[in-house]
Amino acid sequence: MVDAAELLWLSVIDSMDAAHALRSAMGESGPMQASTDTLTLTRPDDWHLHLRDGEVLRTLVPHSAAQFARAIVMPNLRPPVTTTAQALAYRDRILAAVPAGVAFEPLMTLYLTDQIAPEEIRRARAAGVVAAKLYPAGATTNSDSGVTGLRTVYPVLEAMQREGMRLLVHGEVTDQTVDLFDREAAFIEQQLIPLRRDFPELKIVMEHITTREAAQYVAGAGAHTAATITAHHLLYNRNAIFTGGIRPHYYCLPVLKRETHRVALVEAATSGSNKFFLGTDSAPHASQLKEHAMGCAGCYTGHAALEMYAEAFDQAGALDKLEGFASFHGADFYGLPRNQGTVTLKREKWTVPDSYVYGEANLKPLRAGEVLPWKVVA
Ligand SMILES: NC(=O)N[C@@H](CC(=O)O)C(=O)O
Repeated sequence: MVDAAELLWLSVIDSMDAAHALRSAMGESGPMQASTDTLTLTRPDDWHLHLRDGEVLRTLVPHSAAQFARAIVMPNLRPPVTTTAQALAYRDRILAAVPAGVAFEPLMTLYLTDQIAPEEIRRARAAGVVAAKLYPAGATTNSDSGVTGLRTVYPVLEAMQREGMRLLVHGEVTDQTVDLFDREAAFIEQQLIPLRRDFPELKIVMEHITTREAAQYVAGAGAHTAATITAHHLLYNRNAIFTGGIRPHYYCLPVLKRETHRVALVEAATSGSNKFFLGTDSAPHASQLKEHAMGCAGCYTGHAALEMYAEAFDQAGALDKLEGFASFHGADFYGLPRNQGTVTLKREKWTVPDSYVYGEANLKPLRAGEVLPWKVVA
C-alpha cells in the first residue's frame, strides 16, 4: 500500500522514475518510462479529430498518424456523414492518405440528424462504426443539419443505448440569448442532465469540455459519462484570443474560457480519473477563412498535439499522469484494446512551421513560428 505521505513526497521531488516505480508497485503501469527529459508512453489515441476530406487529407492524416494509433473522426463534412456507407467510404479515403509503413486506424462516427433512422444505428454498429455525434443545430462548423431538439432523436438514442454505440455530444446550447461563455453550462442543466436520466445505460462523451461546471458534472456523473479535453483548453484561457489584437487562430468552439476554468480542466486531466481523456478537436480551416470578417471556429493542433499535451502536463508537474489520459482511459471507455507500441517525447526545442499546404490554400497551425519545448522523436 502507498500512503499519503509517500505520494506527497513523490509530487515534491517530481521524480518521474520514482513515480513509474510506484505505479508498477500499484499495478497500474503500462510501458511508460520517463526521466525529466524523456517520456515514453504507450502509443496514444485521439478521441476527437477533424480530418476533413479530399486533397487536405494528405496533410492532416500524416500529422495525426505520426503521434496517434487511432482517432475518432468527426463526421461534420459537407454533406455530413449520416450513413454507414458514407462512413465506410470516408474511412477508405482516410486510409489512402496514411503514409506507407505507418499504422493508423480511423474510427468512424455518424452525424445525428432529425431524420436518421434507428436501423441506421444497427447497420453502423455492425459495420464497426463506434459512435454518433450530436451537434445541436447551428452550434458550430457545418452543424446546420444538426439535431433541432433532443426528443426528436429519442428513438435513435434508444437504439444506440441497446447497441452499445457511444454518443458524443457537442455540449452547447444554441439559444442566442444565452451568453456565448455560458452555453456549455446551460447545456448541462437544460439538456445533458435530462438526457442522462432518460438513457441511464447510454455511454456519453461530453466532447471538448471547457468549464469547471463540465469537469465537475462529468466527475460526478457515474461510469457511463466521460469527457475529452483539448490541448489548447489546457494551455490557454480566453485572453489568448485578444492579446495585442484579435487572434483568430485561437478562436474555437466551445470558446476558450477564463483562467479559473482552464485550471479546473488541468486538474481534471491530471487527476488520474479515467473519465477524462485526450481528444484534440484539431479543427483545420484554410487560413483565409480564419483571418476573415466572419472567421471560422477551430484551432489546428494536429501537427503537434501530443507535444502540447506534454507541455500542459509538465507545467502542472503531472507528466506521470499523461499516459493514462492519452493512452488508456479513452480505449477503456470505448471498450477497445489498449495499443501495443510506444511513442517517445524528448524535451527538445523545435519551431512550429508558419504554415502547411492545405490543398490549394494554406493552414496556419496553432503556435505557428513559436518554439515548443517537447518533441515527438520516435
Ligand atoms: N471546434 C471547433 O471550433 N470547430 C470544429 C467543430 C466543433 O467541434 O465545434 C470544426 O469542425 O471546425
